[in-house]
Amino acid sequence: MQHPNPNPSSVPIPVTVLTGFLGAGKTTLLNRILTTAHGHRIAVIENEFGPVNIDSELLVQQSAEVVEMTNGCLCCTVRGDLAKNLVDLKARRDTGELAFDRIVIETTGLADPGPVIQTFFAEPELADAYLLDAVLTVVDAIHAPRQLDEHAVLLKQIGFADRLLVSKSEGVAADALEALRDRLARINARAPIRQLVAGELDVGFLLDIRGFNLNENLLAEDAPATPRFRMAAKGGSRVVGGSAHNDEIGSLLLEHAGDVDLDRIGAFVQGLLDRRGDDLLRYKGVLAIPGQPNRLVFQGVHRLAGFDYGAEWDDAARRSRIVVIGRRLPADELRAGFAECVIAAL
Ligand SMILES: Nc1nc2c(ncn2[C@@H]2O[C@H](COP(=O)(O)OP(=O)(O)OP(=O)(O)O)[C@@H](O)[C@H]2O)c(=O)[nH]1
Repeated sequence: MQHPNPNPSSVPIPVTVLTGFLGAGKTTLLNRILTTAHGHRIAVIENEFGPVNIDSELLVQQSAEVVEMTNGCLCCTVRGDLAKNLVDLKARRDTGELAFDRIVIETTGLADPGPVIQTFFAEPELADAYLLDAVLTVVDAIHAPRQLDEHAVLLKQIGFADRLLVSKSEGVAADALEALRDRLARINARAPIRQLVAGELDVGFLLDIRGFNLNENLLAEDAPATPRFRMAAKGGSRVVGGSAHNDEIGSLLLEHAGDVDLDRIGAFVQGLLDRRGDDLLRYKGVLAIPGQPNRLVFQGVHRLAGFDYGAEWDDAARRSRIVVIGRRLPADELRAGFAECVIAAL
């Protein structure tokens, strides 16, 4: 017998996007999530190239529902289908046909997570029904160093991430692992990095992250304490720390120990979105505005940005910080533009 959900529409359903390059270990991780006793009822959307969805056959059938999306990649041809599937899942949940309280979408290894993320903000029906919780990116410790050099989409998968999960690290030498962690932190200074260890799963690290909410945590709580940002020198770019890699996606922190002018920073951010929106993966700012006791928080993906006033500064030292993760960031230009917005201490 089907029991209608007592309050079907009021609470948005959290959605996790699980991404990572081909063979990184996405399905392996998803299976572990599905078989761990955490009390969450999870519906799964599986996307795979080709007419037959092998991944869904590899999945343990522990979830409320597995929706297979084949013959195309979520980030391009079947994006409309994703929206339809999400609307359909919600309707079936509302009637009591399905019982689940969150969704995990496993993308193909070749998917750019950007369009998948944008779907949740661009479709009004989805924006009300669903809450995009986080992007989890699995990184293959053995193959990632080479894949990063050869496949730009992996850089995007890392750049969009709220969590970076390193698989297959058992057989990798400690110094190689450290080099990979350094490289990941330069590409995405926001996301904490953890190794996946067989038999261990910290569900609290993976679910209910609220990576897309407007809150004052500029860097995820256990992101590297001193994020290593990629710096660009005049006439080109270079990586501080002597790394041989010059990945085209990197992170930049703009920081001022005080307030910024609201009009100027608004124009600065708008100009950045207008000119470089396609190259911006994720960005987030927490700003102190003169005369305003609350933090101004904004964040976005490409050109989709939201802002709001958050918690009060109270006794905390007022400061203004913006983290940008993007492709070929013109660091000097951005620093100069930001510098024009700051209000010098008296
Ligand atoms: N040694 C080791 N092998 C792993 C680990 N995680 C996954 N694998 C293996 O890597 C292979 C690929 O894992 P999958 O989970 O299918 O990877 P995927 O990212 O879902 O792959 P695609 O859907 O094809 O892109 C399988 O043989 C897994 O058993 C790990 O942490 N250590």
